[in-house]
Amino acid sequence: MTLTLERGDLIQSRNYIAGHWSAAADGARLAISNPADMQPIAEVPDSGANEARAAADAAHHAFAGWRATPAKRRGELLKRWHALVMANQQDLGRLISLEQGKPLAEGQGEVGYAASYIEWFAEEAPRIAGEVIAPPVAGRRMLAVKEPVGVVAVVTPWNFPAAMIARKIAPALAAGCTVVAKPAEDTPLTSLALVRLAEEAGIPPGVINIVCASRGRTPEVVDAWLEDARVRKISFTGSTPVGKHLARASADTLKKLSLELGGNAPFIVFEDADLDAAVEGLMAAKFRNGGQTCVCPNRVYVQEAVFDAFADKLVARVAALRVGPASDLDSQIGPMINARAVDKILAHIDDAVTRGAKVLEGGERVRTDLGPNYVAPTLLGDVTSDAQLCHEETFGPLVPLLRFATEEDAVAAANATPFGLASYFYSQNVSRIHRVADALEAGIVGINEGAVASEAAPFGGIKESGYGREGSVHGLDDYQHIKYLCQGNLR
Ligand SMILES: NC(=O)C1=CN([C@@H]2O[C@H](COP(=O)(O)OP(=O)(O)OC[C@H]3O[C@@H](n4cnc5c(N)ncnc54)[C@H](OP(=O)(O)O)[C@@H]3O)[C@@H](O)[C@H]2O)C=CC1
Ligand SMILES: O=C(O)CCCC(=O)O
Repeated sequence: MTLTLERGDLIQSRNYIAGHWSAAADGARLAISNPADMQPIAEVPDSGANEARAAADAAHHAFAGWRATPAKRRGELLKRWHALVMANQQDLGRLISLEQGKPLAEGQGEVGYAASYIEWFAEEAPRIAGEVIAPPVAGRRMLAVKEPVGVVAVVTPWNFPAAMIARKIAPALAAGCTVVAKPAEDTPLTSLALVRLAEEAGIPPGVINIVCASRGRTPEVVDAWLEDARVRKISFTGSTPVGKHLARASADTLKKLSLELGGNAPFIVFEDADLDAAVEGLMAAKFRNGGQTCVCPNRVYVQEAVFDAFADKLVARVAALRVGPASDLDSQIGPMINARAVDKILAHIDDAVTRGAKVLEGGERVRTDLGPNYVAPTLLGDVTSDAQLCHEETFGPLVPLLRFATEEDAVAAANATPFGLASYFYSQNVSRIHRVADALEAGIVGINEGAVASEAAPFGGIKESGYGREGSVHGLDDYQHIKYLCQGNLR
């Protein structure tokens, strides 16, 4: 599939720094491939510390003006950006599918999802407000005001190339911060297209800067920002090891951090659940983006009495999933992002089977005629809790079923992980619903619901899934600090 869009200027092959589209100073280039067939579709700069520093300079210089721009005006510019993103939904959806591999309908859905964050924060900007505090002593006026933290470094993953960058840049800009951003090596094109539309919306030069880099040079770019005291915050989505590295490395300049890291979501089906609804919820939650989503169920616990009935219903649904390239309108599961991802999924299947799991559906690569990155949607029965997939995110179309006996057993198993991003359970017993929702150690709990994401909701984890919340009325907090003003001698 070749890279052609209605609007050719949405295919950008340069960094965007200080309002200019520029190559890497040393001319280095990075080829971007379509994961469906690994054919190159475009090139972007392979940048290093020089470009990172230039981006930080630009963001630093733009900060005073952007911060002083009335919040209402910042909101208006974000609204224009939102309108342009939606007006170009087809092109952006196609770009996402081409570089990331999700089916076209999902790619376009992601554009709407990304835009919903831009719109949400456009509307939050004019509502930024502080507090007037009742003074405990006479003759004082005490205020708490909100200020933008300053330059924010945004580092995003490949799995939602539009949504991840939008839900970090939009709140940063709404709060009055300026941004330096580095998209994932595999998916920079969507970010560049979004920034092209931000430029067209009238967001001033230097307010958003974007620097592309290969996996090999990414640390050089991000280290330059980590060492730069003018960069006051890092907003990161990605793996837990990289998140921990960023937390350690930003200690010297004590940057504020938002870390949205890996998950290992449990999905619990109790014997009092509506089994058909649970199957629907699991299909929606698990197979979004081919299972490459940090809130995807990673371990499915089913109570003994309904295990076989649930597994039978699921086999038919998993078997019916259509695997194919994003360009094929029939596809429901596209290619995985790269060979590393495929190897990890197959290794998790092999490991579980070696420990006694049964393959109920799938279990291997498919469509090798098309390319190397297709994995069959897979259902494993009787998985044991020592399997590798119970302890780390698979990030692929693999559903492992585990049996449990009691509610206590299910909750204990669900919480037996250092991660705590999303969790899900299905039950029709109101008392159990409250008990289990309280007991699950996760930032997000889906109760009789598999599709939990929304711009209106606080998204984020606990434990080693990170900290900070994206979206919702809390989404600006991470990009602001509170300044206390104390005026004395009032007469
Ligand atoms: N929470 C989530 O939403 C996500 C979780 N994951 C989990 O992480 C696993 C690995 O995925 P992967 O894409 O490799 O995730 P990474 O954490 O490696 O990548 C996420 C982002 O961090 C960048 N990065 C990588 N290494 C460094 C570094 N040393 N310093 C600064 N930035 C860095 C990447 O750049 P570059 O692409 O150039 O390497 C990318 O932009 C997945 O299988 C999944 O389990 C992955 C993606 C999203
Ligand atoms: O997987 C992720 O990186 C988080 C995005 C998913 C969502 O917003 O639901």
